[in-house]
Amino acid sequence: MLKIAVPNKGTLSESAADMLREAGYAGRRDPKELIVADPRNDVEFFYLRPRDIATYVGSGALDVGITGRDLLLDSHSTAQEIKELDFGASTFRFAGPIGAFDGLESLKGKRVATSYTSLVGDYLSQQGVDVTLIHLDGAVESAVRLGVADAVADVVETGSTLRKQGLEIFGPVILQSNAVLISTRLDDPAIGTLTRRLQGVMVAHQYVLMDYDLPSALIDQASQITPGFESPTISPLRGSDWVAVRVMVPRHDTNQLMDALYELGARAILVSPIHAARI
Ligand SMILES: Nc1ncnc2c1ncn2[C@@H]1O[C@H](COP(=O)(O)OP(=O)(O)OP(=O)(O)O)[C@@H](O)[C@H]1O
Ligand SMILES: O=P(O)(O)OC[C@H]1O[C@H](OP(=O)(O)OP(=O)(O)O)[C@H](O)[C@@H]1O
Ligand SMILES: [Mg+2]
Repeated sequence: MLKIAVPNKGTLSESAADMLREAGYAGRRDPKELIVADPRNDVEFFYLRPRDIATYVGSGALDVGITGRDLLLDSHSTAQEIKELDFGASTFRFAGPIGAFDGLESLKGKRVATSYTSLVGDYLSQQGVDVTLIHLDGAVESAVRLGVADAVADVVETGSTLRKQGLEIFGPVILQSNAVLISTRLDDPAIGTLTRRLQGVMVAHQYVLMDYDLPSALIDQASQITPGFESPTISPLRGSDWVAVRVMVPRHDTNQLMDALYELGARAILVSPIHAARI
């Protein structure tokens, strides 16, 4: 039975649970549950703090897990990223009082507060910048105002937490993070099945099915507008020189594509969601 680590709390937990449910797995009924068995899919879920997931997976106690790339790198775990997932996007940045810092060099000898001491320490030593790191558990943006640090390094999503504390971003992007699937057992077939299911959910999020009718003389032009994943499925329409086309298109482009197809001469253009996919 495949043992899967899932975030029990925090920013990643709800999206991870939604994604696994869409992929056909059992979830928690009570947010206090720590272990959920899913015998139908031959898996068992362990609800853990996202920061601890890389440690459990790296040690081999659990087979695979969902966590953040930043947390994986901070943990120094031997687990590896096997798939980027489509949630939990953030950047990891330095910030300081407005106008106080100008690039990495200006950090030399300063105190930098962070909850990700290894990640930030590794990055700064690669860049040859020596600082004093101050480890804090969270709310690190308050460390400057309270005089515990000169600058911070933290997760930034919208930037509103920084702004409220009178801080601004400076220096290069330390890391682009995302939720990721991690494991040490890269060729386990059961992990392959899980990965394909999650990939299928992401395809269902990103693509829709488009059907339209078209004079057959326009197939080549229409195929340039909607080339599809591999190529469009084209079926004859009985008793006419029109064809029916079925093709996957990126959800984000749906309306522009419908406009372009209509202008070309397509009619009866229909869009429907994809509930699941195995590509
Ligand atoms: N706005 C955000 N705030 C915090 N973490 C975020 C955000 N967006 C994405 N993440 C990602 O979520 C992970 C952090 O999750 P974690 O549960 O440790 O912290 P949290 O969501 O801030 O919860 P907590 O309240 O326990 O601090 C990291 O991988 C981080 O990159
Ligand atoms: O750029 P923003 O959209 O403002 O989001 C980023 C902030 O959100 C998180 O804080 P959280 O509320 O999780 O508190 P924490 O620092 O105690 O973890 C993160 O640590 C940043 O502080
Ligand atoms: Mg947090």
